[in-house]
Amino acid sequence: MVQESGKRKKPNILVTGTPGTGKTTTCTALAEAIEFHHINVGELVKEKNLHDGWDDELDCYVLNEDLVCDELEDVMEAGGNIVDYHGCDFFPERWFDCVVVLQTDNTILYDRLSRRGYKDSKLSNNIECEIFQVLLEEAKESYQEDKVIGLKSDTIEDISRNVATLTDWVRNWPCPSQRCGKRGRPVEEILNSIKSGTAKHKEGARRMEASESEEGEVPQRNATFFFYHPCYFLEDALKALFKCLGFQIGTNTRAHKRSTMKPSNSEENPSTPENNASYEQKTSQDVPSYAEQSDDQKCSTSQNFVSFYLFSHQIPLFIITFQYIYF
Ligand SMILES: Nc1ncnc2c1ncn2[C@@H]1O[C@H](COP(=O)(O)OP(=O)(O)OP(=O)(O)O)[C@@H](O)[C@H]1O
Repeated sequence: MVQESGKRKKPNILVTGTPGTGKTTTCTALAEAIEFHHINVGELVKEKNLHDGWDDELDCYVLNEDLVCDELEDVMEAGGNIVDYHGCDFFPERWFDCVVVLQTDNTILYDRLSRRGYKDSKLSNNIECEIFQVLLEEAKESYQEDKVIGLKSDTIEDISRNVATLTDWVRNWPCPSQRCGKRGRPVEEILNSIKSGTAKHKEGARRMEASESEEGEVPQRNATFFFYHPCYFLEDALKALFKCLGFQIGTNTRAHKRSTMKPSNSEENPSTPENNASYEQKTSQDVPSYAEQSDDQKCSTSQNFVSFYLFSHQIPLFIITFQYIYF
């Protein structure tokens, strides 16, 4: 991680990742450990109406990126903030000294999101987003790579380790006159207080409680298949075959994302997993058909390598991977 001391006396940290990877829980503990300001962008958007209304299809607010950036500009300049959001490409790069991407095992994430009662399309969009590491890639594209760090967030121990790592980083951040993060409470103590509901930051406690009280209520998992292939024609053939067999089919957004220009308009921006569905719908119309592609496009493994997944309610979870590479 790069340690950058500009005018700010304290660094700013961005914690991003697919919904459910533990951003809020981690940020709550970290904010308490180093006495930084935790900014949950999702909550801020609701509180201050920094959105363009509710999207029924995506089941979320349509965030207004300009309003969010205007709202945060002064606070970010001061430093000492931990920003928590499931997207990262619309914030000014200069705001952050460290960008953390939390990552969770797909099965664990599936269970966490199912407990939240996410509807099928929202659930599959988010799982897909995690499988294809959309947020990690977005972070690497949007920030200097050595500022970006991916951290595993499967267990409470992972949170504890991540908070300790980040606390150490903040304390060693070279600020002009003093050490940056004040020495707060030990991480384990903070996590215990989050679990027991006595934490200063109630949001983390609420989420942890919700997760534990609903244990055992995980619905039957869908069957999920992933096919890795280099060409669109193979994708189409496999889709047709599995559609005949009664599977619901989703398409990998990352392949589409790479094959089209990234929209600058916030409404069309796919940076949030919730936006992926509409983005996918729009971009799938823009992607050239197989016949319209150049030879390079037809068999470009980087463009089409990961292609689609299937969901079905009838069978337990399977992940089947076919890897097919042209040399
Ligand atoms: N590493 C972890 N170990 C165990 N449970 C976790 C972990 N991370 C998160 N959880 C639990 O998973 C649920 C989701 O966590 P949390 O709300 O922090 O995720 P999030 O990434 O902030 O989600 P969102 O983006 O939707 O706000 C919570 O109930 C939380 O207690």
